[in-house]
Amino acid sequence: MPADFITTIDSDDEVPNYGEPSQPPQKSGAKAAVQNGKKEKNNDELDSDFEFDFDGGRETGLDLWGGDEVQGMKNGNEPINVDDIIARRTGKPIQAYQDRKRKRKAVVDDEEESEDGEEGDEGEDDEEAGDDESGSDDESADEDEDGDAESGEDEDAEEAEEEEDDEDEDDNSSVSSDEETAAEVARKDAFFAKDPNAELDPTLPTSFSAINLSRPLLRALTSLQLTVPTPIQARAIPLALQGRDILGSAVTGSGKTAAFMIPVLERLCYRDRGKGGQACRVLILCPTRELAVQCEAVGRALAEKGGLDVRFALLVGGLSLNAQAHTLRTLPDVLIATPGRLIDHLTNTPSFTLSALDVLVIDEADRMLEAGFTDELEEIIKACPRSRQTMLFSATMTDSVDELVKLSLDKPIRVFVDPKRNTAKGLVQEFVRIRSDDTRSPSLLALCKRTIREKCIIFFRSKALAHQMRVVFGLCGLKAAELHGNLTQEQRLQALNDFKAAKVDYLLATDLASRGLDIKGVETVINYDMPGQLAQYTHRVGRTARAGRKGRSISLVGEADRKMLKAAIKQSEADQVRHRIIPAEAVSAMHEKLEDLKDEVQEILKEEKEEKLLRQADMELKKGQNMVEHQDEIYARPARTWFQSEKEKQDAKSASKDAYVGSFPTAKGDSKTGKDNNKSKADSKRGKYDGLSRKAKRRKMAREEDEADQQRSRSTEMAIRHAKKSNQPKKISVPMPNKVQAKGKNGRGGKTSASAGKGKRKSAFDDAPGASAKHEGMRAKPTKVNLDKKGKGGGGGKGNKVKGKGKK
Ligand SMILES: Nc1ncnc2c1ncn2[C@@H]1O[C@H](COP(=O)(O)OP(=O)(O)OP(=O)(O)O)[C@@H](O)[C@H]1O
Repeated sequence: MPADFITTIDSDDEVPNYGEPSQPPQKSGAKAAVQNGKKEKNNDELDSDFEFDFDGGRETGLDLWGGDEVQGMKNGNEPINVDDIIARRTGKPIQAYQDRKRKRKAVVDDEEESEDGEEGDEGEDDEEAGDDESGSDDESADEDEDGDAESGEDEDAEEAEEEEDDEDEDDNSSVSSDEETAAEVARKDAFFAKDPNAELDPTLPTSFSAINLSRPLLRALTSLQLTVPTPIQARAIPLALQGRDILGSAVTGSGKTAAFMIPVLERLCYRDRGKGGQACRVLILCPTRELAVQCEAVGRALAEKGGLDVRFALLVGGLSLNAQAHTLRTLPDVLIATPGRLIDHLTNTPSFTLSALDVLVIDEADRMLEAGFTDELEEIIKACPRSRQTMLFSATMTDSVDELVKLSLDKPIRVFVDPKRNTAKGLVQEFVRIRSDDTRSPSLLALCKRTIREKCIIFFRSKALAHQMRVVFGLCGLKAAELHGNLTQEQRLQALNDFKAAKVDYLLATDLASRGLDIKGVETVINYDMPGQLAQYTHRVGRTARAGRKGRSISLVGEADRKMLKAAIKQSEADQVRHRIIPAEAVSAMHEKLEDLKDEVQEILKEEKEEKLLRQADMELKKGQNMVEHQDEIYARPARTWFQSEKEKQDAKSASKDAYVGSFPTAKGDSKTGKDNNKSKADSKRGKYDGLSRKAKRRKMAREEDEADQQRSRSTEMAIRHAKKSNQPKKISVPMPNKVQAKGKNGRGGKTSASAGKGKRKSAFDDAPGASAKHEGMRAKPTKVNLDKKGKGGGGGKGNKVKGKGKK
């Protein structure tokens, strides 16, 4: 996109315009303004007021984590709170900031009540003055608000030129990968089925009642004030009800969760409830614990409101294994899990199996297909019956046959809503140029001190950086919480809850929070640095402007991020993009301030580390005492096993990291790609005992023998399970068989599950041009399908892409 089309914001002091200068940002809780009273035909407008009743009897949002289930909080083993350290050291309790905020809010509320309508710069200045007043003496630097625009403009002109140059330079490179060869298109045509409903009737249902849902579910939707399905819901739900495999993709915040949850619950209404009918029918896989919790909350809200007798189980790390194992023994209908914990249960929880599974949903499926999750996903797929229905969803869903083949899909249907649109309509994307890395942190702080004062998620590429910044924010009087993998589960949830409840204004997060999280009222997303992959960028900025609301993202873009910047701009509409300039004086003042704080930050981090070490030592001591006191009992417990060895786990982890960081250029400008992967492959080919001391070698061999023993006992257990299979409950039925076919015109006709009966399904490749292997379903022999990239022939072939390496 030529640079002239990019609007420049000369100063960072204007009222957030969210793309519509005349329209003030929506206050949370305010009625969504339906633009000009018009409703778009494709149902793109969501009721931005709608929110699932996550609380459902709970006091606060995600409180289901609390209580006995949370680990690591007992016996006074509370996590360390840097705010306490900061307060202790500075003598300025953070509480003071909360009081200031409350005062500010009261002032703003008063102003709103007096109906002066305009929310201009003055309001913001007042807020800042209030901030300074009760703040510390070091805030004068943040005051210089005027006179920035000019220097900004000069800079802007210069940058615009440079951006144009850059555009020419890279034009051919980054884009070409989007184009598909004819062979790829042919392979996709062969792999995917066409949407029969769309062929019969391309118009989408305009209400849930037009989708043939049962009464309880309609009741649930009505009581949640959900009346109009979003486009992804309108297209995916009827297909899902017919039992079809689905690949669903729609922009972030467009209601994909309900798009799979509604048909899942609907199908469960028809399950066999007779004796022996109880079973784990549905598995929903999510990449992060927080997302799993959220997904469960949506399911529960729908089930409770509809009075459905459906039981859920949340299987995620960080919560008590025993409590989950106990729940599993009661055969809950829906399992919502992260892959690691699910495999743990599959391996170690006696009698738990997925053999009666009817539906597998993979949320954020493109992420789950990435390196790092592949082995786990394979293991899970192996444990699921082939006759299941599979649904994959993501805002950045891949339709690459190579990636999908390992999931053994059965003639999946692509439901890609508005595939050209990657970001939400209400999102304005701003980019700030960072000329040298020294100015990145000062720029962020200047931005937060002056302009973005609340409801903001800031993404960082590393946990350490997010943590360090939290200390800096604390020292600067900015109320922030952090969310990343170095925290205990309790801390992670606390951070989320604090942010949701507006107890903190900023959530400093890693990409752990980039996918799926639906936090109402997030106004701004800041990218402290650009992520390594475009998909990551899309998900990060998708935490705002959800469900028809407006929002903005601000990305700090350094030299190394230019490619990503270009890609981000390219996937956006021209009127969504802005160029923001933070006044140089504000940045340099902040720079000085940060220099002053440097030692203090180090001291705090050191103090925190020491405190951590002390607690760790304390814990070790307690652990030792326990071991001595309860030795017999502890050794009597069966050892837990894991399907991968430590090394395999480590390899998967680093592969995941490489893939996720993607082609992010290193400082030298080259990218982390092929070379590293080749290296790690070469590493994994080395002898398995290479480099180990004799003692370590002996220990490893012993461990392997143990594992082999356990494997044998698992095989016996498997044999028993197989024997039990004959007694398995019947499959849940597809709710609208012939009735739907008869309906025809309504669009929900076409091939019903009856005709697409799992046992009788034709092969995904039956329709392939030149396919000779008749009725060789993907499920039956996925490895024999010829996936030759050149698209020659359709019969058998070598291409065994399913299993990479042998496992113990
Ligand atoms: N039919 C509907 N009408 C109005 N609001 C809806 C509807 N369906 C879902 N929503 C709301 O839309 C918001 C976003 O939904 P959801 O989290 O499922 O989005 P998503 O598409 O999964 O996003 P992401 O790609 O980020 O995971 C939620 O707050 C939800 O309550």
